[in-house]
Amino acid sequence: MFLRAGPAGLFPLRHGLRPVLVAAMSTGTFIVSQPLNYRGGARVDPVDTSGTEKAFEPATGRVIATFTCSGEKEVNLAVQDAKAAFKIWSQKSGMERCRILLEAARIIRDRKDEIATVETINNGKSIFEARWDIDTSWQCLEYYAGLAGSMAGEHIQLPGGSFGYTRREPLGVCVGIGAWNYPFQIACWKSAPALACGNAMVFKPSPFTPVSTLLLAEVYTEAGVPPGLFNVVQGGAATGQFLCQHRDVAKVSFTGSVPTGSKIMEMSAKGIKPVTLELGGKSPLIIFSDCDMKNAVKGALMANFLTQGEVCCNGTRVFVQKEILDQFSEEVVKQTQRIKIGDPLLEDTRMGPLINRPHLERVLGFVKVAKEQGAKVLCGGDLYVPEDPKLKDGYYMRPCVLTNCRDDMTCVKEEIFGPVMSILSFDTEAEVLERANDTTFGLAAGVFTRDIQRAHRVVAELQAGMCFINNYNVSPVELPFGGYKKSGFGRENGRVTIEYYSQLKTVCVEMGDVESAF
Ligand SMILES: NC(=O)c1ccc[n+]([C@@H]2O[C@H](COP(=O)([O-])OP(=O)(O)OC[C@H]3O[C@@H](n4cnc5c(N)ncnc54)[C@H](O)[C@@H]3O)[C@@H](O)[C@H]2O)c1
Ligand SMILES: C[N+](C)(C)CCCC=O
Repeated sequence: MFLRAGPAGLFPLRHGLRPVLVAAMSTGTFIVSQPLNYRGGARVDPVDTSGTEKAFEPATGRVIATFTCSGEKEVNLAVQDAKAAFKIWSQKSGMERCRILLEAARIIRDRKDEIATVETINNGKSIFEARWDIDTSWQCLEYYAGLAGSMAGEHIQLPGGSFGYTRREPLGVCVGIGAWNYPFQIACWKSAPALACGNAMVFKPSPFTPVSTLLLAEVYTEAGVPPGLFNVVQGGAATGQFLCQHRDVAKVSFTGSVPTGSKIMEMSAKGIKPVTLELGGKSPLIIFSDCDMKNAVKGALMANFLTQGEVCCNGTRVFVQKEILDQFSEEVVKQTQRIKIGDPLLEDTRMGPLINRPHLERVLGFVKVAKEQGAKVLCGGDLYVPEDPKLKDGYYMRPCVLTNCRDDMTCVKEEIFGPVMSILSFDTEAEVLERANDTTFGLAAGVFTRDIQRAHRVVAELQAGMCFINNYNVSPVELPFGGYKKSGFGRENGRVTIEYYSQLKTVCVEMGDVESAF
C-alpha cells in the first residue's frame, strides 16, 4: 500500500518504515493507490469489472480510494487460485497450520497500531476502539491456531473387533462476505476458523471499507500460507452474487443485513451450500432496580455507543425498572454528554463520524420520527460539526438518548445502526420478558441485577443467541457469537465454529467376513 502524507509525498509501507508511517498517518492525509484485490499471494488489479466504487474517510468526507469492483472472470480466478491453494493447505497437519496461524497472530499483534490506524481512517471509529478490534482479531487467530492442532475425530468400537472412526475434514473454498462496521475483525472471525480447519477463503469486504482486509491478506502471506489461500475481491452486490453462485464454492459465511442475508440464503440453497448468517438486531438491555447503578450506566453506554452505535448486537431497547428510571436516565445522559466526539485518530476521542452521509441522514431521520411519535430527546440526536476545519465535511452527530418510548415506536422496533438509545420503563420481570422477546430479531440481550438467581432465570427466557449478565458488548473469542430468529444462524468464535467450517466423514471398518443378505 502507498500512503500519501500531505506534501511529504509517497511513503511505501515496508517493515522498516512502519513506525514512521504510523506517525505520518493523520486524519486528512491517507490515500490508497495500490490495487485492492489480492490473489495468488499479491495485490492485483481485477481482470474484469462490475463497476467502480469510491471509499471515503468518514472523518473528513475525502475519497481515499477509487477501485474496480470484480466481475465474473476475476471471481473465477480468485476461486481457482483458492482451489489450488486448498490442495496444499488441506494436506498439512493441524500442527503445521497452527504454527502458521500463530505467526500470523504475532504479526497482527506487532502491527496493531498501523492496522488500527487504517481501520479508523476508513471506518471512522475511534483509534482507542479500533485497537480493541485488532486485539480481538489476533486473539481469534491465536485461538483457532490452538484448535487446529487438536482437531480430531472419534474411534467407535463395533462387534467382533470391527470399528468405525470419524475424520473432521475441511469443506473446500469458503466465501466470506463482510459488513463495514468491523472490517478487519469480521475478516479474522471468518478466516481464522476456516483456515484452521484446512479450508481456503475468498473474502469480499463491504465496498465502504475495502482497505484493511488487504493488510490481513498480506499478513497471511508473510506468515507462510500458500499463495491463493486467502484472496480478496472487491465489489458490491454483483460481485457477492458471483461468489455465492460459484459452483466451486463450498460454503458462504455472511455478515450483514437481514434482507441481504435472505438473498444469500436463497443463492446458497440453489447450490445446497451451508451458510453462516450473522445479521442485524434490536436487542433488549434490562436494568432491574437492584442493579449496581454505576455498572448499569456503563453497560448501557457500551451497549449503545461503540463504533458510533453501528453495532449489530447493540442493546438499543433499554428497559429500566420504574423505581430507578429517573436516576438511571439522569446518569446515562450525564455520561453520554461527556463522550468526546471528533477526530477519531486523536487519543482522547471516543466517538468518531458515522460511516457515510446517507447513513448519517438515515439515523437523524430515525430521531425525527421518534420525536414525531412522542419520544423525548434527553440529549443529542443532532448534527455535530467539530471545530477543526478539516473535519467540517465529516459525518458526525451527537449520541442520542430517547425517553418516553413505547414498544410500537419505529425507534424501538427497527434497527437504527447509529448512536441512538431508547429508554423504556417496566414494572415486573414477567412483563419485561414478554416485551423484550417481542421482536423478530434475536442477536443479543443483557440484564443488570444483583440477584444472581433472577439473572439466570431471565437469560434462560430471553430469545437471543448472545446474553450478557452485568456487562455488555464484550467479546472473548472463546465464547460463541451468533443469533436466534431473524438475526441469523451458525456461530462465530468459540469451539463450536469448527463445526461450521468442517464436515464429518465416517469410516466403517469390517474386521470379519461380509454377512450378506444374498
Ligand atoms: N450479526 C453480526 O455479527 C453482524 C455484524 C456486523 C453487522 N451486522 C449487520 O450488518 C448490517 C450492516 O451492514 P451492511 O450495511 O454492510 O449490510 P449489507 O447487507 O448491506 O451488506 C453486507 C455485505 O453484503 C454485500 N452484499 C450486498 N448485497 C449482496 C448480494 N445480493 N449478494 C451478495 N452480497 C451482497 C455487501 O456488498 C456487503 O459486503 C446491519 O444490519 C448489522 O446489524 C451483523
Ligand atoms: C465486538 N462486538 C462489539 C461484540 C461487536 C461484534 C460485531 C457486531 O457488529
